[in-house]
Amino acid sequence: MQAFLKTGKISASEKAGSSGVKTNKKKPPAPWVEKYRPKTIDDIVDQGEVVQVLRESLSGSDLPHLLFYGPPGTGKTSAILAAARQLFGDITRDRVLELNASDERGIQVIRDKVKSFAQLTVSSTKADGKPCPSYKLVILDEADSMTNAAQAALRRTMERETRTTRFCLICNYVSRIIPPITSRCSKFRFKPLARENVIKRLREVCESEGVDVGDGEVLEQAVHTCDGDLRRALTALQCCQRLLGKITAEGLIEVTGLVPDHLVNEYLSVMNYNELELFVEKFLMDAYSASQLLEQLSATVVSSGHLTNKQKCEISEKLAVCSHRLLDGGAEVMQLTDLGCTIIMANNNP
Ligand SMILES: Nc1ncnc2c1ncn2[C@@H]1O[C@H](COP(=O)(O)OP(=O)(O)OP(=O)(O)O)[C@@H](O)[C@H]1O
Repeated sequence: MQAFLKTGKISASEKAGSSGVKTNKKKPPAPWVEKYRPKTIDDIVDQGEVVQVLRESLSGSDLPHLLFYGPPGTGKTSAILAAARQLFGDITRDRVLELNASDERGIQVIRDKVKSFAQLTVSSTKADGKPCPSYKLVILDEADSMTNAAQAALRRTMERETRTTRFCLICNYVSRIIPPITSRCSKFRFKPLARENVIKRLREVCESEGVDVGDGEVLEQAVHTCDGDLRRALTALQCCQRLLGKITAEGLIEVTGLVPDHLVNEYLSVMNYNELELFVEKFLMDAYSASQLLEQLSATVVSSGHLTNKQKCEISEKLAVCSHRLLDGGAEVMQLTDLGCTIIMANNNP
């Protein structure tokens, strides 16, 4: 470490341990999101429609080009990876090309890598003689970050190689995919997972890990923090367990950076400028995030039973402006104060 601080490089002896003797380092635990990634399509929670189509293609029907879209952590990547494993078994590596946003996916990659993979001819049996589909599968994760030119090149490759290759495009925002591609794919919208299904899955994972999560309050908190995103919930639980040694509702709030509900409500009920100033000062001193407060506030305002429609409109309008300014680098104190003034006026003039 000392040498690293001096030279910025890790020396060979440090890599092997300072005495040159092999160190017996414990492997870090696998992330739960990977360890519990569905192995088969039947392990996919919710998303009945797409599971049905994938099940049919496993039992022999042709697989269309697919476009999976929807919010993060709802099973899009897991579904196609599980289906690929079931379709191709131990030759999955040869039959599947998976590219995500961290790979270069400009027009050249589509022309070279995707096209040459698509043009490989393959047989319809596996090494053990068992039948398998005679096509290959190209998975393009985060397809909405591809340029329009790359998408246009992809469209031509899809057309030309459709006999030998199926494409599965995965994205969060379907509106960023060009129409000639969307019209060539069967589109499936992945919905945020139902609350009870998230709880059930989280409980299964915690039981397999031998982690106690008590009667339900903790898992309720995990669901509250994840908004239908199972990846986020699993990551939060594992972080909490590793950092704090146990999983508690307060621990989850801590590791996810959420603002406690009582602070959101306190901000929403400020009645005068002095209260507001004190709140903002303490809030920022305690190192909470202003953007996080605004995000949670938005949900609270929309679902509030005691604000009038007029109050909701006024607060929401200013909330949108302040969120945008924060994204543009506006000072947190200014934005929280500005929005707080609108809240004061709305609270005093219902
Ligand atoms: N429907 C689901 N059924 C079972 N597990 C799920 C489901 N959705 C998410 N998960 C869990 O969350 C992890 C992340 O899921 P996955 O990568 O499939 O999400 P995604 O929808 O592709 O997200 P992104 O849009 O961010 O790529 C998985 O490893 C799995 O543990």
